Amino acid sequence: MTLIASVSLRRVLDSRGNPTVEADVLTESGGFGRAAAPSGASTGEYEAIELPPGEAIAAARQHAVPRLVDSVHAGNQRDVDAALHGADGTDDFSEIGANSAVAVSMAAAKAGADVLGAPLFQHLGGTFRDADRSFPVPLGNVVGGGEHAKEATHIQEFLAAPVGAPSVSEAAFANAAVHEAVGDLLDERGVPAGKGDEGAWAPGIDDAEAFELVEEATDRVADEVGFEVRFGLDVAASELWDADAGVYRYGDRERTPDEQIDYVADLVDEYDLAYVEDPLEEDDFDGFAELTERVGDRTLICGDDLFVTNVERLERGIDVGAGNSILIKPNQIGTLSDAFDAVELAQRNGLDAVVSHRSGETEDTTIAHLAVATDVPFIKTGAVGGERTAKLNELIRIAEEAV
Ligand SMILES: C=C(OP(=O)(O)O)C(=O)O
Ligand SMILES: [Mg+2]
Repeated sequence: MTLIASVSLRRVLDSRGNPTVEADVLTESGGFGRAAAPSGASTGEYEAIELPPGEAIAAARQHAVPRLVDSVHAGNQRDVDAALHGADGTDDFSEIGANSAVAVSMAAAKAGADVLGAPLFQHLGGTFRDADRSFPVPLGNVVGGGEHAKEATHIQEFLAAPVGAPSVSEAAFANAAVHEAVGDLLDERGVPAGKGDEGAWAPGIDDAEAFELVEEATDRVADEVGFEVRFGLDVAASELWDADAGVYRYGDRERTPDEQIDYVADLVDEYDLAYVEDPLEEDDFDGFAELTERVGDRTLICGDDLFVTNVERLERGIDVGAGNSILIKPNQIGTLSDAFDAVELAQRNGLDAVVSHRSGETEDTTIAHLAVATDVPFIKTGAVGGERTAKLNELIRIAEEAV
């Protein structure tokens, strides 16, 4: 019933106004799935290759579509993703593009779910998934800079983390309230601020002031809602790293790798950070291990550019104790099967997986279902902005069984 009858691909707009790949998968029984690839700005060096969308679409039409149509069942995700790998023939999707691959992979999953009449999270995660009992806590970007907003903070993301929220809905609204509170505090101080690529405020303030603001905003909202609201960071340290000089550059301020570890460890304790992503550059497995040894008992040290959702890099990290958490971005690796493998390897080894959006997004909601299907503790998907709230609203619907 889920035999793939057609796959079509097109260029659509992402949230930055750039073109991205959208795929439609139709099965012989009329099951339908549509999905679009997101796109990063602070991309890791070891990510699967995103091709210009026109090229990716042409290559997928030539190599992947003929292998899928009338041959592969959308309901068998491993077969779909094996066909995509077979059509590509490289180990980084540089032939058909990880953007085409991930769009087809996700669209096929949705078509498979459609035929079964099951919500996508249940098709992917099994019938015992219950989003009401354990839901992923959304991490909401409330202040940001780095590659997502020039002339703002050096640290890329300050993320509200409503860890005590009793429901995903209350968590999502708490993040929106923190975002609003930060806006009010900036206003009171007469600091003008536009928004970065993920909807976070992007004021021209230094990182120290951003810590102070976000702490005040999360405390204020925690008092209002009556549950614990902490915060976390995506340092995106590879973007600050000057490999020639061997230092992290925060504007005029430099930090050696040892100073960077001390700095982040102090931040964890001073602000009781719930989560720290990419505190060190993407090749520093040993630095990640040292920081994890120091503060990993009280916060998540998460590898994004370090692991790029790749099981080989994750295995290397597990061997040396680099991080206690992995960020999962399906387009970093190209298929849902590969993303699942990374989650499962992490969970088998006691690491937490955190599912994530990209800075360039669409209204696609697959990651909300992926987060519930894999039972992860956190999903990083912004606080405000239509392409961000699309995922949050889908999580609210999933919790209510209204998808
Ligand atoms: C979401 C992120 O940004 P981008 O999509 O630009 O890599 C990130 O670095 O975690
Ligand atoms: Mg990151």
